[in-house]
Amino acid sequence: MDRDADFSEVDDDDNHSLANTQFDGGQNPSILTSNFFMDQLGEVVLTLESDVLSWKSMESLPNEDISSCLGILYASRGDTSIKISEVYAVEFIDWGLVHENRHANPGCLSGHLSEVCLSYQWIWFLAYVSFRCTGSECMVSNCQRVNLLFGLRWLTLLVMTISKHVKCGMTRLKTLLGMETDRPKSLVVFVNPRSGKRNGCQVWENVAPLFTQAKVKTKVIVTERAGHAFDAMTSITNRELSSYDGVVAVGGDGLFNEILNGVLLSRHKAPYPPVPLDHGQAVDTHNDMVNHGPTVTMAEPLPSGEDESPLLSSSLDESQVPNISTYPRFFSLYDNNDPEISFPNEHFRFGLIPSGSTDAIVICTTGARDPVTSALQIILGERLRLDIAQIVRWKTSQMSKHEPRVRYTASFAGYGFYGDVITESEKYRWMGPKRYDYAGTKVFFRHRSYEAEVAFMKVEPEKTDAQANGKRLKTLWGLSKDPKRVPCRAKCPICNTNRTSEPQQESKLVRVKGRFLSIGAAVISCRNEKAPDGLVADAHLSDGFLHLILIKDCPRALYLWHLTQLARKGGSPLNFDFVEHYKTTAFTFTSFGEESVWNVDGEVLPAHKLSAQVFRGLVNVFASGPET
Ligand SMILES: Nc1ncnc2c1ncn2[C@@H]1O[C@H](COP(=O)(O)OP(=O)(O)OP(=O)(O)O)[C@@H](O)[C@H]1O
Repeated sequence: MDRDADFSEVDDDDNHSLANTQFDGGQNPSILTSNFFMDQLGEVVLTLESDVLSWKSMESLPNEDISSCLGILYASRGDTSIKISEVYAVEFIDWGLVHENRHANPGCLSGHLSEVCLSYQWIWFLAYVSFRCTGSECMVSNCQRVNLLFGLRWLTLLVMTISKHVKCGMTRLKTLLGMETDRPKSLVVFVNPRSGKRNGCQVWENVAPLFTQAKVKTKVIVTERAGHAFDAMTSITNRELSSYDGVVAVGGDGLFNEILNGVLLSRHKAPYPPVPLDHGQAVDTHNDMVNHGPTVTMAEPLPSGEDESPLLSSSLDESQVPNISTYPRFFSLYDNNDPEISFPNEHFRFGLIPSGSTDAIVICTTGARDPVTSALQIILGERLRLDIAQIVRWKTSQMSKHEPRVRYTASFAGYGFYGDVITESEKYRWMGPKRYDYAGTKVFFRHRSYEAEVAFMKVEPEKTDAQANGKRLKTLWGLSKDPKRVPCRAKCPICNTNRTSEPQQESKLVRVKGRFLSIGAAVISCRNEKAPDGLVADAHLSDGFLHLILIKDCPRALYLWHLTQLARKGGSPLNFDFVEHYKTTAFTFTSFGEESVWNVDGEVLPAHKLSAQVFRGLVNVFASGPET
């Protein structure tokens, strides 16, 4: 699209009456140049170009960096330009007579409102800008909002003309914003009122005005029960789904994964991961584990009456069909002419505004646990690919039949300690996020281990210098020096590597059998407040690998040491002799015991036999990656 051509409609006659305001008809990259008053700076020459709005101060000002005026406006005096891509909304506020006090704080527009000395006409507009924070406090807030107030002062006679031109300039700015084609225009938003501290609705109310300002349409659904968002996403027609640019969860990791499953279960077609072998069965080492699942077979509906999580079936049975009258537009079921939507899908994106108990996904993808940061990254149309693991539960218990049930996860699945903590914590939901601490302590003191077998294709890590030189230091307790970590970050080179053009990484089949305190499979690092570096500090958002963490039975004190390392920034939780860490693309699991419970993203999943595989960059999310 020819950007300049869009500005040719500027009224030339009106230009003549403006001494300082110029609009370019298309030759010059400058679209608007004019003398404005900027809050906190005073008179500036403001220039709007196709990608930048910049200003140059005409006055010398005291040397303060950040300033505010009546608590509503903030501008950094050090900044002299903003990228159009960072402006998320522009608003023409008003024009009218404002009285100026010569003695008021120079440049403070709000100061002019209070005292009467000289009368001028003012026209003012706000540019809402998102700034990225690159400091170390990114866990708190990553994007910050800055409202830049610009005013144009003129004598009364000319005000109508100037007003028109300012509006015209704003229209241009809005047109430029409209050209940011990756920005969403229409979203479905699920709000979980029961997530985290039960403040999901409050969180949404706080950020909803940003979407309104940015003219992003939202269809908001406040969930009424567990499984509501899953049902909605499963039964929405593809036609309707494709009318949205994405779906946003206001809640925690559980709600995000519920939505993910609702979207993917019927729309992602892929062979299953390999079936776990029966005890004593030899492993066929010639088989490629990922590519030898059954051909495309989606899980069958649950037998009626079976008490299961709604997320575990990939198709709905009668009892799961929602009440159509409750959600008239959303549930247009059984449309034979429905177009197909498949994944990976470049258009459709997922978003997450945090209000959960853990919020690991949002911390890993936006670098912050901050609703405003997430909202701004969604509005600005940030884009990031995310690996997704497909988990197939083949058998619930030793005695049950083979009945594959599929579930997707963007973050983590864990067995043993993790399964026990989630099972225990469900009894104490009323405690809110504190239930995990309480349940974790109880389970820690039980110190149970479980006999199981895990088989996987081990991808050999690239050797670090320390390993190559055989200098891996070990302490008396089996603690070894951590090899160099390369954490995931915004524009991560590891995630953006095209592996097909690279030499194949060495891989070999490994079987590990024994007693485990826990088995974890992390898709992403899972950073959270309890584990600031995550479960696996160097896991990446879209490198196509799962990280398997096998914690073998060990004395309770050593396990406690491992847990304290997890809780410490810069800790080394993986460097113990009883901890094995492998990078893989798929694994199988078989329990040897009676009870066997997995925790998949905070959901209890009883599984005697289970397998998993990862799909590289299967979905896109509205996020820019962590600024580490
Ligand atoms: N109205 C509701 N009442 C009860 N449960 C709900 C409701 N809406 C959603 N849920 C369920 O609550 C579960 C947990 O929600 P969510 O992930 O938002 O919060 P959380 O568990 O506190 O946070 P995190 O997953 O980050 O630890 C979801 O799996 C979802 O199915």
